[in-house]
Amino acid sequence: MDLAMQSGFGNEFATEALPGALPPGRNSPQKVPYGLYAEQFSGTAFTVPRAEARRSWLYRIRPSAGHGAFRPIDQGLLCGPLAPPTPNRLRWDPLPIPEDPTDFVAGLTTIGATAAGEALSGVTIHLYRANRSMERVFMDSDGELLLVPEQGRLLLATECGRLVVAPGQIAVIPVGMKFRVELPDGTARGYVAENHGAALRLPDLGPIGANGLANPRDFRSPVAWYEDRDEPCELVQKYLGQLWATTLGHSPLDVVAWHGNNAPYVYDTRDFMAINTVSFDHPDPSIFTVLTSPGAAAGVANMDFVIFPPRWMVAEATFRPPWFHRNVMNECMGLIHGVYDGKAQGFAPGGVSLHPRLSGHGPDAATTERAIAAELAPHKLEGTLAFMFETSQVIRPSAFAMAAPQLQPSYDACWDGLPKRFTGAP
Ligand SMILES: O=C(O)Cc1cc(O)ccc1O
Ligand SMILES: [Fe+2]
Repeated sequence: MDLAMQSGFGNEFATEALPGALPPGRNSPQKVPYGLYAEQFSGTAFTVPRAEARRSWLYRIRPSAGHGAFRPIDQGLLCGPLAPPTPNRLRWDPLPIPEDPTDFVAGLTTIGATAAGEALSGVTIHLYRANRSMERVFMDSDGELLLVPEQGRLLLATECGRLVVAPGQIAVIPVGMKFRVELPDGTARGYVAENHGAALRLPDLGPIGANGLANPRDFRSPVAWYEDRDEPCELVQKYLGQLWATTLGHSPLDVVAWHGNNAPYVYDTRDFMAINTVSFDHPDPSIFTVLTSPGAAAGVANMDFVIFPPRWMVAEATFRPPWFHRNVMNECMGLIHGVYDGKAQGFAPGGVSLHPRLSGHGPDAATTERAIAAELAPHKLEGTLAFMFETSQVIRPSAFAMAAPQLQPSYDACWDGLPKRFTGAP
């Protein structure tokens, strides 16, 4: 599916599906072309510093205000109770795609969160697994959504237009944007980071310079697209951890033109310019940051999205896998395909691991043995893509995740069998 797109991260885009639908010169003219309504859609408070500000002006067939009361609806495995915090390292096998008819919203399964749903801080981590396209429309008033597909493409029909996101790519949907998820491949599975903090943005590059890592021009946002459907449409809203729904008499995906910088986008991780050592030692994984949601303290992210893409490993006289470490941040990892270079066994595509703050972790025993014995020729890691959501706040697993049969009972054992190597001699 080749959809027209606009390129650039955080641009002030301007796009119209009908010629002349964008009002020239002002945001809210007395009469909008084509009899449309103007609506401002904010992603930040009106008064934040200009560099932080996100808002778009939507020119739509009907204003969003026209709807009846929302009523609570069943929310399946979304934002159920959290289990007590645990200092343990945890890992799950992939959860199956359900057999019962399940759309994207119905299949959302919360794995963990930094706070209960109504607290609206930090990050909530979900898996999605679906086998039918949505007929309803969803909006998440609780957070920006970072979608990381593992199986199957998603066609995201949003208020700003349509995007396709495939495994190996990611998509970000602004907080509160209405969208419908269709499944061009019939089924889909993947990961979601629901970011309750500051909107994701590109990290500063510091001494790397003006280019590298994820380059702004490789982010793509949709062009305006709309549907003019006067028929009942259920609008589902996630609000403080609860699902609510109301029935509209029309499709809310009726934005004929829009301008602004509060828009969804996709990014292909193959466009990531990975930087790594060309001498020795293994750099901190922050070198692979694609997007970051800054926290209150400088350099301490509410959430980072980090990838481990295919790359050359050339470090000399170096233990090449991720070193053993105890990180003050919290790490949630997933795998899109292939084998992660830190784990020879047990970390499957679609699986999840949680390494809480200061928990000792690193390569499993098999990977460690192999790395110590390896001949250090240049070696290309290929056919693999892992990622990490790294958060400053502790991720509490959900009660569902702690009870799921996919929770590996003996994850700790992957570090068993590391022999005592100490001999007392240098
Ligand atoms: O724990 C992990 O596997 C993720 C990770 C990878 C890496 O290369 C360095 C540090 C780190 O936390
Ligand atoms: Fe780690």
